[in-house]
Amino acid sequence: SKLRIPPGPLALPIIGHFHLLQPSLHKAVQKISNHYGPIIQLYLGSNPGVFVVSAEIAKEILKTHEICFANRPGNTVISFLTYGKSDFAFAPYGTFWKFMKKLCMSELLNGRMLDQLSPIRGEEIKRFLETLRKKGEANEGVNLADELLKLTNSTVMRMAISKSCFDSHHHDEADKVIQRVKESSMLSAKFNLQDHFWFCKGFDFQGFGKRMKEVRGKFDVMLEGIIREHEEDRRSQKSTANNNHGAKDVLDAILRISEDPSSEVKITRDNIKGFLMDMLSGGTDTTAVTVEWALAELINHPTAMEKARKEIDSLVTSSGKHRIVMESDIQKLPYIQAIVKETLRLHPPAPFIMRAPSENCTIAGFHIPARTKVFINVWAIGRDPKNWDDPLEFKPERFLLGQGFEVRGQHYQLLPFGSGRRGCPGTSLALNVAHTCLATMIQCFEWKVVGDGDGVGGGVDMEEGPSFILSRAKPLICVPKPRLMPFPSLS
Ligand code: HEM
Repeated sequence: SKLRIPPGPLALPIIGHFHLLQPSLHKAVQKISNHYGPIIQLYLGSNPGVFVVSAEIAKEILKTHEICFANRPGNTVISFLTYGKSDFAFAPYGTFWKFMKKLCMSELLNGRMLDQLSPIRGEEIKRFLETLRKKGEANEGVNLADELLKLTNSTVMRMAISKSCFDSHHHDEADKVIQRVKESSMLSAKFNLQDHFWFCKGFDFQGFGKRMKEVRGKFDVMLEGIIREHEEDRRSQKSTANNNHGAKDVLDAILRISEDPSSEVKITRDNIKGFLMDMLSGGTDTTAVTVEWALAELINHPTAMEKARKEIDSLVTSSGKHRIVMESDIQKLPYIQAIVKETLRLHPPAPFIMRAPSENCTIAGFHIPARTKVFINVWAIGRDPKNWDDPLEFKPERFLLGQGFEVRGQHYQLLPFGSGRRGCPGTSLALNVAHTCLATMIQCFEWKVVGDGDGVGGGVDMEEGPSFILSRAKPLICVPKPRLMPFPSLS
């Protein structure tokens, strides 16, 4: 009773603070913390959760107490869908997780693998631009949420399992992947009584058990099929290369390791399926919504759009050719990089970093018991006036002048990809795709919003949707008017 617990408003019996946390958790937590301070405790039904809204306290958790906070809390649905946390993203911090992390950094998502698979990303972007061009020439609106998701899905699928949404042989399968990923992320984000009220434990009042089994069952059949195909390919030596340095895709690389009797950790079938699920669900809509928010901001800030276009045009024409901007150009496009950072500051696709301490600890002078769910509100930290001048303004220039923050977890004011050993292993892939995709969209098209925008002053409405990943409330629908004449051949 002498231990200090983080402050918070009075909790109601049974529901705790649920009534204060609607409709948007990250906004509600920011509002409550304005009153109670940067670390607060709120009851999600019967269970306490600790919410952090300060860069300093985020640093204390993610750096000073990094090992203690190296676990991630889950829920009933996540545990079931990840084969009992057999995946990588929810695996407990231990031998398997460390092995997979090493594998990601040295093989699966490292610079060499990204370079090797860069032609795939180039092809997918060209295909995406071609779709936009056709729509633009027919003066038709494009639903960018859908098209960007197809692009990122296809890119990750081709890198992970060599299948594409647009490939006629795999079209059905790719559609199924998109569908399965949508179903599982919707189910994970749903409010499950069993997770929040002790007296509901063991009772499936909402029918989640049945839906979980259906979703995982369908995912399982699909992943089994893909893995078996790859295994057969490997056996019949069809695979382009079966050695350390030439796996045809991420699944091929991971199968090789799982078949290696000298491997220090035995990778099971469930581990492989879990990892594929992590890639397909963690690496697709996050990147797609980043590009959609960035374009929406640029449409509302025409001066920034013009500046970005000039930067790209002068780089491309300096090479003496009329060509589409490429991944290898991004290093020389600081303003494009600043736009993506500013977008991730204001619209982080994952508004919370979720961790749980493995033992009792003290954070900011408050006692946090082992296994408490701790939520770092990245969205609120990115808008905190203590960290940022004009925090609600979209100003990419802030990253060119003085405030030169990076997004890879070394600056706690800006944590879109988390930080430390549990930070996002897909950061480089996500940034490659987001930068290149956005730059080509700016370079190749003028953007006309369908219905002239319905936000304040006729601009694009910037309201957020209610989902797990911070997407837009309404998809961005625009007519892309080709601006490069003649439009470069994309065949
Ligand atoms: C804009 C795009 C993306 C954003 C904003 C994002 C954000 C995040 C965040 C905030 C975390 C938690 C970090 C932490 O706890 O410190 C995370 C973890 C993770 N992300 Fe990403 N991510 C993106 C793209 C990707 C991609 C492209 C992949 C792979 C294809 C990926 C795979 C993962 C995995 C496997 C984890 C779990 C890592 C672990 O638990 O050790 N993400 N991501």
